Amino acid sequence: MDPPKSLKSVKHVILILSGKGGVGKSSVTTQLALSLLNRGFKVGVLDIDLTGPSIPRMFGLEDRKLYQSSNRTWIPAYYDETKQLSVCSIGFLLNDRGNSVVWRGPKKTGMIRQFMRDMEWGELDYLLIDTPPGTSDEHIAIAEELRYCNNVDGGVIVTTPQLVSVNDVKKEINFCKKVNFKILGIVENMSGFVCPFCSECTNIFGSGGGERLAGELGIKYLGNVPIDPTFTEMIERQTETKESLMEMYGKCELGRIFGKITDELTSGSQ
Ligand SMILES: Nc1ncnc2c1ncn2[C@@H]1O[C@H](COP(=O)(O)OP(=O)(O)OP(=O)(O)O)[C@@H](O)[C@H]1O
Ligand code: SF4
Repeated sequence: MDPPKSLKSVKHVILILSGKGGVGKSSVTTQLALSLLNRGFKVGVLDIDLTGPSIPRMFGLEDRKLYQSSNRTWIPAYYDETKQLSVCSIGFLLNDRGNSVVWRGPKKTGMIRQFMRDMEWGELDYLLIDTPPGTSDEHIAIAEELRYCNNVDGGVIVTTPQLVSVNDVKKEINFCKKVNFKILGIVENMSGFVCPFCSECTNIFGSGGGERLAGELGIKYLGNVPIDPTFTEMIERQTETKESLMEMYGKCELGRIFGKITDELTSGSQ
């Protein structure tokens, strides 16, 4: 089987995975994309979380639709006219955004196959794939599609400091091993709360679970991201301000923290 034609001009494919829902996988995908854009890379984001696609909201693209070209390929949604960021999400195909997709296995697999084979990504430095939590039909389908691709860097695993989440991560790591995805590292999200008044960081859920696990399993620890309400504020404000999300993000503390994670992740892959 040949690798999908749509990925021919993509230099690096990175999957974002988490053992559990709600740990901030889509936020990490978004922040990784913003950090890469701020470093001058051309980025694509593919959201295959068919049950709760949140990427359109993250980039303020909720009113966008996907269009098919005359040769029946899909055109992604571009963030702006510079086309530095292109986005594809199942969310663009849903009429009622409050509803998640309740498709069964074969239909989900078919949709993912179409996204992988028929998207016109064009030339990209990085394609980030935001996957659903756990290991599902979607993961198996994407692993199947990427099996013969030599541009897949591997997976980034997102966790939170609580032990329960760390245990879930182990399942994700086993899945990666099974399908031959290299594990690029672990990011610990929601690691402490940054006070909006004095910027003091308090570890309300404890800390260090991700780092300990990475050490135990011999996996790279990419870093921790605190709970910072400015992220959600930026997401909500982006459609009302003149500044783009990238500009706002480049100036904030989270941007600096995530910049280090991005450098850690991309070092050696350029
Ligand atoms: N570090 C952070 N600081 C502040 N808010 C955050 C942070 N990480 C995540 N959030 C918020 O938490 C919520 C859940 O995050 P997100 O949607 O990224 O999780 P997810 O793991 O992708 O969820 P799902 O399992 O539904 O796909 C979002 O509203 C997001 O804005
Ligand atoms: S961290 Fe400092 S400023 Fe923030 S709520 Fe606590 S005491 Fe107040």
